[in-house]
Amino acid sequence: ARHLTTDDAPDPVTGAVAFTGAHQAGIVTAAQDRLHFVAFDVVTKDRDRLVKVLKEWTAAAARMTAGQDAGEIGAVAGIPEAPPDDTGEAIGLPPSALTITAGFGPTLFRAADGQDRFGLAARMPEALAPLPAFTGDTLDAALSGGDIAIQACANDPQVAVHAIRNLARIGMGVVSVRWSQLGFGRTASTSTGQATPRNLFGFKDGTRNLKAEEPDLLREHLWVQPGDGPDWMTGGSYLVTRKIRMLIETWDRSPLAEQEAIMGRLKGSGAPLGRTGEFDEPDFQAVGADGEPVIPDIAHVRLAHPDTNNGARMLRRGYNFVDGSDGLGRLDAGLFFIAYQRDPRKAFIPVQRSLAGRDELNEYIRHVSSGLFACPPGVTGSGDHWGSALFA
Ligand SMILES: C=CC1=C(C)c2cc3[nH]c(cc4nc(cc5[nH]c(cc1n2)c(C)c5CCC(=O)O)C(CCC(=O)O)=C4C)c(C)c3C=C
Ligand SMILES: [Fe+2]
Repeated sequence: ARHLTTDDAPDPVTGAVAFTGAHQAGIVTAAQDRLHFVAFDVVTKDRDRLVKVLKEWTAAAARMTAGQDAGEIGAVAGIPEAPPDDTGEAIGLPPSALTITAGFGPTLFRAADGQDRFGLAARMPEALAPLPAFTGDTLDAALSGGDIAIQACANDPQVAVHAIRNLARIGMGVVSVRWSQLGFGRTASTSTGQATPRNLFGFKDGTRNLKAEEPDLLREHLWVQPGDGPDWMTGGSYLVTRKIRMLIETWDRSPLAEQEAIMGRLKGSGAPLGRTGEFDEPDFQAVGADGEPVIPDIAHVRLAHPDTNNGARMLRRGYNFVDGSDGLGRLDAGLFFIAYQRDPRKAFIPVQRSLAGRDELNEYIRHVSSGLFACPPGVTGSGDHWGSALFA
C-alpha cells in the first residue's frame, strides 16, 4: 500500500503497481507509455445498481492491475454455456504497470437541468463546478463531459484496452460509453527518474511538472487537503482532460526559430531560451541584443508559468494521439492533455485563461473536447470501493 508521499514504483518482480493506498494510483505513478481513457454516462436512475457496479469495478480493477483476469473465474475456466467473466485478450500478458483511476463528473451530482439524480447534489464540491468557456474553444459536446471517467495507463496498449473493455462490459445496462481516447506516447514525466518525452510538435514536454519526489509540493498543489471541501474528496485530486488537436502539417512548415519562440524553449535540449540545460530556470527578464525579451511575451512557457498565474501548478500527465485522418489530407493528431490538481479554480482555469487569449500556440492547436472529474482518494482495503465515502 502507498503512503502519503506515494511510492508508486511497479513491483520489481511482477511489474504491478499497488492498487490500494492513500491516493489512487495513476496520478503520481511514473507515467506509463500508453493510455486508454473512457468517460461513461450513467444510464440507470437506480442508485443501488450504480453502487453495485462501482463495487464490482473496484474488485475487477484490483485484479487486473495485479495481472489477473477481471473476474474470479477467468476467461477460459467457466462453464461453456456462459459468457466468460474476462474477455481474454490479456491472457499471458504481465501487469505492465497498469493503473486504473476513477473520477466523478459534475453531471453525476446534478444533471444539466438541475436534477439531483442520485441524491448527491449536496455533496458536490464547489471545485467541481463545470469549467467556464475559454476564448477559442471549439469543443464537441459529444466528446466532452461524462458522469464517470476511468483512466487506464499501462506500458502495453493491449493491457490498457483490456482494462477499459472489461469495466465497460461489467457496467453494461448501468453505464454506457460516452467517449473514449487512446494515447500512444506519454507527454510528461511524473518522476525525476524518467527522461522527458516529446510531444508531436517535437518538443520535450513535462520538464517542469509536479513530480512524485516532491511531497511538499504535492500536498500544496495536487492532493485535496482536509477542509478544502467535502470530506469524501480529502486525499483525492481534480482531473481536467482536454483533447487538443494539433495542426501538425502547418507546424511542420514553420521555421525552427519560430517554433522555439512560440514554445520559449530550444527544440533539441528543451532548455529555456537563453539558457543551456533542460532544467535551467527560465530567465523571463533577459533582454536580447535587439532589445526584445529573450523569451517572448507570448511564449507558451511564460504564459503557463506559475509566476504569471499566481503560483498555479498542476501535475500534467497527457498523451499523444493520432486518430487516423481528417478527410482533408491531414492527420487527426494531437495531445490528449491530462492534468491533476488540488483545485482547478486555482490551477487549470487561470492557466488556460492566460493561454487562451494570447498564446501563439493557439494558431496551431484546437481544443475539441473537455472533461472535469473529481477523483476520490485511494481505496484502502478489500471492503472498500470507489466512491464508498461519497455514497456512504
Ligand atoms: C492549461 C494548461 C495547459 C495547456 C492546455 C497546455 C497545452 C500544451 N502544451 C504544450 C507543450 C508544452 N507545454 C509546456 C509547459 C507547460 N504547459 C503548461 C500548461 C498547459 N499546456 C504548463 C503549466 C507548463 C509548465 C510551465 C512551467 O512551469 O514552466 C512545455 C515546456 C516543457 C515543460 O515544462 O513541460 C511544452 C513543450 C502543447 C503542445 C500543448 C497543446 C497541444
Ligand atoms: Fe503546455
